Amino acid sequence: MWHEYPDAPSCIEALAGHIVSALRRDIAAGRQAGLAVSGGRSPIALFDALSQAELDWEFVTVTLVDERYLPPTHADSNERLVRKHLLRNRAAAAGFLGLAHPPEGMQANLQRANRQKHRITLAVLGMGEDGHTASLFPGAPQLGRALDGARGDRYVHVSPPKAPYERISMSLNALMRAGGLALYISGPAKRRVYETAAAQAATPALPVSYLIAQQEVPLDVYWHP
Ligand SMILES: O=C(O)C(O)[C@@H](O)[C@H](O)[C@H](O)COP(=O)(O)O
Repeated sequence: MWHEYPDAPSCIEALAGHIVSALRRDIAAGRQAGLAVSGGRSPIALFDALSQAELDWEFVTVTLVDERYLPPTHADSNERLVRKHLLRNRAAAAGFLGLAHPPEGMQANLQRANRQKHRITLAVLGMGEDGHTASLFPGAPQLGRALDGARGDRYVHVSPPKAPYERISMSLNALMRAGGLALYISGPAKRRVYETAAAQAATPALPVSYLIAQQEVPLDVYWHP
């Protein structure tokens, strides 16, 4: 479903409400809730707002949709971003599972990440103007594997052809097993990319199209100019 707001604060308030409601439903059902979040610039204000939400955060496990293969202290680490903006205030009580632990090698990191079996209540995604979402980048050599619905791995290694850093990304299959997907985008350029992807069948040229075309898990798109 497409949700459109006139500005960032109203969009973030609505999206934060959506996220909190989903987590609350799982907690009320007696389950540990799982929130998977993305990095990049877009979610910073969302994380700041979410960190103050009234919720039984101790029943929430936060993890990452994707991560750059960097030490968690690096300025471009998604873990660093989440620790700095989300896991504070009320949300400091949440659990956290990171993905990248160099100097441990990529394969060891993947094995560790793939031991994660907990339920993902909601995955919060971003999108690039090249149509990537999570770290499912068009043209990446591992993209076919990452989009292969028959493969069970929750996380895969992705080498972006143009963006920096090796990545660990949730596979399409793992995203399809989440309770819900929320895509947060802004600006006319990303809207055009989204509309182009929505107007055609799923194509590896625009990986976000796989999320739009599928019917298995609800996709809520939050957009503001
Ligand atoms: O790079 C990451 O870590 C991501 O999770 C990625 O998928 C991100 O969500 C988009 O690239 C949008 O990034 P911006 O919000 O910076 O435009």
